[in-house]
Amino acid sequence: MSYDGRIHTVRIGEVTRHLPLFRVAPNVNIAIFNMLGDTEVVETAARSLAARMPAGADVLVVPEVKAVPLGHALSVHSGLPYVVVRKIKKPYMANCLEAEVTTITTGVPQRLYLDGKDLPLVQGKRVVLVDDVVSTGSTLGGLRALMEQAKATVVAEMAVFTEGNDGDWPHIIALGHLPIFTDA
Ligand SMILES: O=P(O)(O)OC[C@H]1O[C@H](OP(=O)(O)OP(=O)(O)O)[C@H](O)[C@@H]1O
Ligand SMILES: Nc1ncnc2[nH]cnc12
Repeated sequence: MSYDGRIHTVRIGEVTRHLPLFRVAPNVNIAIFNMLGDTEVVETAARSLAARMPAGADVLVVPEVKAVPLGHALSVHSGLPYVVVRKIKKPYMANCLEAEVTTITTGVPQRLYLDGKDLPLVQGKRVVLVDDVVSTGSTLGGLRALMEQAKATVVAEMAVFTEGNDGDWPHIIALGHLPIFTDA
């Protein structure tokens, strides 16, 4: 992956950010949205998504790592607990549920792990899947596979941005859309 020299400007509520375009494959460039350390964006996005939270949800499920602060802030604003699905199985994690994903930014298969200690939080519950960006949908698919294994019901899927063809993700509760760019 390499910076291609261009930027794409987005607005999240009242906040403006200039996203750098990175080439992820020949003639495929994406505007990298990285909320880590950006309290203003995390808070604005979380407030807007909390306002659109479906009634009756029990728990939020978020993949590591860039979406973790959003999961935390959304938990505060919605009053719902949240579970972080990990991408590395640490020695302190046991009885994990697992699924494989290949995201547009990483391009190689990775595994998602739901720690056994978090299973009671989602088992038989009504869950909301939360991510920062939904692009190929691989991560979302992996989260859904974990929820199926956990016998949880996915009642909504939320993201700050969808990405790719506008209209590919009509059911996702999102605050905006990122195009995919061709080479300069
Ligand atoms: O729809 P997809 O193609 O699956 O892409 C979406 C995922 O890609 C990014 O994660 P990334 O792989 O960059 O991992 P990171 O957050 O750990 O950096 C992003 O945070 C989403 O979780
Ligand atoms: N535009 C983007 N920025 C950050 N992570 C992403 N994952 C998929 N698309 C992304």
